Amino acid sequence: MSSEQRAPYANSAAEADEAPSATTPAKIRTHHLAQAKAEGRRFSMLTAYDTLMAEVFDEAGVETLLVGDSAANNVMGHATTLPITLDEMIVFAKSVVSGAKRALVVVDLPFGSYEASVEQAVTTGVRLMKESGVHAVKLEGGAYYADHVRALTAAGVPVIGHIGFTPQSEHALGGYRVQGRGDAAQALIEDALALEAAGAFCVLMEMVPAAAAARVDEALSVPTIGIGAGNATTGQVLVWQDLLGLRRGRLPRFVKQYADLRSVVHDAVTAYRSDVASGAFPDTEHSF
Ligand SMILES: Nc1nc(=O)c2c([nH]1)NC[C@@H]1CN(c3ccc(C(=O)N[C@@H](CCC(=O)O)C(=O)O)cc3)CN21
Ligand SMILES: CC(C)C(=O)C(=O)O
Ligand SMILES: [Mg+2]
Repeated sequence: MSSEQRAPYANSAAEADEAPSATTPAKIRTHHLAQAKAEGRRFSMLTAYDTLMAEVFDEAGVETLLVGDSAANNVMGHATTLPITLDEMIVFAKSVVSGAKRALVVVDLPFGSYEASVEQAVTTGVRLMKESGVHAVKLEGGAYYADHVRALTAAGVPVIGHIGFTPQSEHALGGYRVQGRGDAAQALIEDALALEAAGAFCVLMEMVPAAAAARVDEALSVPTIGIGAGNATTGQVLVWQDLLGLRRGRLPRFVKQYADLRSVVHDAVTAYRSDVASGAFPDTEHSF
């Protein structure tokens, strides 16, 4: 059966527009994401790095928030995700947890904080949960990290496995490239199955052909999340500054821009500066 015929996820129009209500869970937990897949419903994930944006996304009904190591690029101004540290991730994670009432909050294990050993991964995962209050972690890698995932899960740290294009391995992969084309689709499926067998409650795929992602979703019992992975994954994720048009420059093909925050902010700040220069602000209404 082809992925086109399968149409595994079919939220009704009414369901798709539904805001969180009394009938939806007060707190999204990992089993609610499993339930979404079982019932053929899609869910959303969005990155968040601070309290107020986390509040807005949570109020809009976004089911899961990702404290991505993409904070390295989108908050700290680094060229890649590689330099961000565990201590820095904890600051962002705490901020997001403070703003999220309902959403499941997931944090990325940053580059260098889990690869060396199973022990290092558990120490890092436990520290993130203890110090920031996140509900789950995500790590980049497939079958090679199955033992890490098994140990984290056993320690009470729910894990999302991230496969396909894994930005922390940009230099090993030879740049920002689609993964899992042609024969490589089989390896992608095997990585996903190994992560699931090790206890991952979800598998995220970045920049893989839609047909390959559909095969992975079909092969797995656990839900999947896609970014540049087509429409047959259980959930979708985007970086919020991409979704809302805050970031300058050419956007990856997988981004759909839903707002133009950069010009909204630019125009507002320009008006403020002009009012300060002219003396129009502050007026008596804004003075004591
Ligand atoms: N703002 C932002 N958005 C992201 O999606 C993101 C980050 N930052 N930082 C960490 C990683 C890096 N990611 C990226 C960034 C750029 C492309 C990109 O330019 N892709 C091109 C080339 C694809 C190809 O040639 O195969 C594209 O057109 O999609 C992909 C993934 C995803 N993550
Ligand atoms: C792009 C998403 C999946 C991510 O890992 C991040 O934002 O760090
Ligand atoms: Mg990441």
